[in-house]
Order: sequence, then structure tokens, then C-alpha cells
Amino acid sequence: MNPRPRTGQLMAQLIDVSVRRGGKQILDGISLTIDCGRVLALLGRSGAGKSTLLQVLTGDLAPSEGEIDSGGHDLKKGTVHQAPLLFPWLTVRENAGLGQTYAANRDVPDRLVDELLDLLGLTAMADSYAEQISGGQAQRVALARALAIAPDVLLLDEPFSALDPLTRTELQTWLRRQVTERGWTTVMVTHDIDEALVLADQIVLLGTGGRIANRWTNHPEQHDGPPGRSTRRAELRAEIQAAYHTADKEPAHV
Ligand SMILES: Nc1ncnc2c1ncn2[C@@H]1O[C@H](COP(=O)(O)OP(=O)(O)OP(=O)(O)O)[C@@H](O)[C@H]1O
Repeated sequence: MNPRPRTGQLMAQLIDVSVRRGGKQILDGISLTIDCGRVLALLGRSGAGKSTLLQVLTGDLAPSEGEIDSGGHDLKKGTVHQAPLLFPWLTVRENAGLGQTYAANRDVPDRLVDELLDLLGLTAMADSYAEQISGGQAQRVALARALAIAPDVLLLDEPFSALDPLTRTELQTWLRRQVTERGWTTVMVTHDIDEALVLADQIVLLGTGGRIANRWTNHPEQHDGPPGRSTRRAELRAEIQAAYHTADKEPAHV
């Protein structure tokens, strides 16, 4: 395994990646970098190709053209899917610790699973079976399981979609703090522009024809302040919303 690069350094990249499936162009000429210790958010309408892009990153799908430079990192281990995929006959703690079985070569402290369950508000149900918990709780267990193996990159496919708005906001704040304090590298698919603005350092919008319609640099910490004063966030939100409409009309390469 290569040494983990420093914050801001290149972790991995896609170079001019295209994907065709069943005669249809799903992704077209996608180039992007994943920077260490940073969050990249992928936005785009339903069917734009966001999940396909994650599959290319994890190596589950070979691109028709182009290259993936993983920098020697395992980009598959830290994946959290839309559906949590827990084993119903195992407890919350057992499900959360499951990834460690496959990561025996990683130096993961035993207490980490309990620490993550605590961080994610799951301690009270640690001994409940997965079939006994709610959808939102299951999503948090899946997140704990991915984090417990200390992945090089956390790949999140709409990980908060089943959460109630309050829990969702709490988890977004928590995740951003962890990224900042612990340097977690994250790629996240979301439909929620505000979620991208709260979490991401880099925001990429996939538009028509599987192309990148636009991309923005974002500074979530600079948005913090008294309510109503965060004008940069409001400006960016408006820019991104406008770009969705432009992307519907004209394919672009950015
Ligand atoms: N196995 C497949 N064969 C052919 N086309 C596929 C296959 N899987 C996905 N697609 C098509 O690829 C396109 C992109 O799908 P993808 O799931 O990546 O979109 P998405 O942006 O993640 O959508 P959503 O936001 O709805 O999850 C869609 O038009 C979909 O129909």
C-alpha cells in the first residue's frame, strides 16, 4: 500500500473516462481529481451517471475509454450504497464491525467500532438485530461499517437519503467535522445542493450526455456564521441551480 498523501495532494484521478452501456453513452470524457482529505460532491439529475461514475472509481465497471489512476489506493473498500445492505441476523455492532474481517492487514483499533457507534448515535441499539432497526439507523450502521476499516477513500452514494431532516443535518455537520479533523477523503453522490454546499470542497455537476456540465470550488467553513449572513452559499446555490437548467439545454465539457 502506498503512503497516504497529505491533505490537498492528489489521491486518485479519472482521465477522459467514457462509459457506454447497451449502445448508450452514459459517461463522456470525464476528467476529475480526488484530493486527499477533501470532499468531492457529484450532483446531477436522476440518470445523469453519478452511480456509474462511482462504479468506475471502485473498479466495478471498466470504462469504455480513458483511465483511472488510483494512485495505488483501494477505492472500493469504503463504499456506502443507497441501500445499506446489512445482515439481518447480525447485531448492529456485528454488522458495523464486519468490514474489519476483510481488512485484517489494516491497523484498526478494536474500540473503533464502539467509538463509531457512539459518534453515530447507535450505542443504545448496538445489541439489536439489524432487522429490528429503522432505515435511517441502518444507513448509519452502513456508514460506521465503512468507516471502521479506515478506507483510503469514503465513497458515499446518497448516504443520508433515508434520514429525517434533523438527523440528516446533524450527520452532515458531524461528517464535515470528521473530514476536517481526521482528513477523510470522500466522494459523495447527492441530489441535495445544500448538502453539497455544507460538505464538499469540490462540487461537480454531471449534465446531459454524461458530461461534466460545471464544477465549483467550495469552502464550507466560510459559510458558517449567523443565519442570513452566508451570502456566498446563497450565491453558489443560485449558480448551481442555474447550471442545472443550462446543462439540460447544452452539453458541455468543463
Ligand atoms: N446495466 C446497465 N445497462 C444499460 N444502461 C444502464 C445500466 N445501468 C445504468 N444504466 C443507465 O445509465 C444511466 C445512468 O445511471 P446512473 O445510475 O449512473 O444514474 P444516476 O445519476 O446515479 O441516477 P440516480 O440519481 O437516479 O441514482 C441511466 O440512464 C441508466 O438507465
